[in-house]
Amino acid sequence: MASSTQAQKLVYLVTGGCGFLGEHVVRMLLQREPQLQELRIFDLHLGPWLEELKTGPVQVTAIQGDVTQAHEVTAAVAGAHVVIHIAGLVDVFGRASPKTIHEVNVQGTQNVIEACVQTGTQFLVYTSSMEVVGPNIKGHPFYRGNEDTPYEAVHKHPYPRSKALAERLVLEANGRKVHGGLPLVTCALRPTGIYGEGHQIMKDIYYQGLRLGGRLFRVIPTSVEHGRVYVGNVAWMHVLVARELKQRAALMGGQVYFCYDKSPYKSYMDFNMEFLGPCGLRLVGTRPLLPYWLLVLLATLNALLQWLLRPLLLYAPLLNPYTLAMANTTFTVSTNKAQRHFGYEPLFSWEDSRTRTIHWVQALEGSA
Ligand SMILES: NC(=O)C1=CN([C@@H]2O[C@H](COP(=O)(O)OP(=O)(O)OC[C@H]3O[C@@H](n4cnc5c(N)ncnc54)[C@H](O)[C@@H]3O)[C@@H](O)[C@H]2O)C=CC1
Ligand SMILES: CC(C)CCC[C@@H](C)[C@H]1CC[C@H]2[C@@H]3[C@H](O)CC4=CC(=O)CC[C@]4(C)[C@H]3CC[C@]12C
Repeated sequence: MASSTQAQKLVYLVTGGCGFLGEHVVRMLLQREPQLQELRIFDLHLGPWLEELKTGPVQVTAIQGDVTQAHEVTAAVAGAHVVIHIAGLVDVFGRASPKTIHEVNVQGTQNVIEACVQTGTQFLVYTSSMEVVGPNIKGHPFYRGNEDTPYEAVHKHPYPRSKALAERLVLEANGRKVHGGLPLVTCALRPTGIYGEGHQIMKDIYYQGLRLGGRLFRVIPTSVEHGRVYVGNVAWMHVLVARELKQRAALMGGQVYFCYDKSPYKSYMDFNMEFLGPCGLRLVGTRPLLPYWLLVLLATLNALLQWLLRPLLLYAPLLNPYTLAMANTTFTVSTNKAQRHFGYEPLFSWEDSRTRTIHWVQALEGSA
């Protein structure tokens, strides 16, 4: 394997490159990484849009594969200079079993690390999540905190638990000798709630609003702040980290960075209304229309129904005890660590991010 610091033309591998964030990272790399020679996109489900990318100057290689299968991962990683590991099972609704979530998010990440070590790939960027920190189930607020803010992280839910375990594996692997004797350099990015073109939950909430006659109902107070970041800026941060990791290994290796931009601090629903409002939806109520105890009861009922119905069908509504705790607990970040360590500045202003997201919602099928 050629030393990546000397190589001018690099091979990148993006796992999960066909998902919501992955597609933005793939497109961003093609637009803004001049050192790119080959881009490998590894995903369980390959998107048809990949075809259009194959006509450009960079060699684009689509690999259908499963991160839980070590041999498939090793074959994809072999010869790559940089791996951006985004693939993951994002499930806070109880669609997948805790075992499957663990296999994909933890074992899959371990497979990626071992593949780097075995094949001599030196640089690994991992997409972690703010959820490795919180919110915790005790509802403690994390108010505009940074990477060093103390917080009691308690992981009971399979998704954040798996992300925290995987992140630890990645950080602990920093400095391991890869094939050829060079040290592995790793770091983890922790996005808050990502929004933007392609965001499935935003789409679901939009259609739900249309079904309810253009209305959504306030259930969470405006005072609760939920951290959000635009997908284009998260993608840009991945591109920069992957590039700078080679030049600043001593500083960045083994580090975690929250993903942030200038998106305003708002409650989950008030923030969504920044896009859904201009698309014709209205959020009814200046204060929550239901008392919190009733929401807790409904969320618990949903969890019970999910369990009872599981042998017959999958019942996975948005509201469950975990998502309620997420939406009802202040968790926002305020940091400049990425700026200090590798010169990150958001590529998209809040106005741009908002406009792009609104245009995407407006273009959805059946849009008002
Ligand atoms: N959506 C969000 O708000 C946030 C997401 N993240 C993290 O960002 C990453 C990407 O998330 P999204 O793009 O939102 O999710 P997504 O579900 O849209 O994308 C995940 C991709 O991984 C692929 N994948 C799943 N299992 C796989 C397997 N066994 N082998 C190979 N590929 C597999 C999927 O096919 C999909 O294309 C995840 O690791 C997630 O934990 C972190 C913070 C916030
Ligand atoms: C009806 C409820 C009261 C409101 C439901 C909203 C929830 C579906 C969402 C509230 C917070 C979201 C999560 C948060 O943005 C952080 C996340 C980070 C990740 O790594 C994955 C996605 C998510 C868990 C995100 C999922 C939807 C919410 C729980």
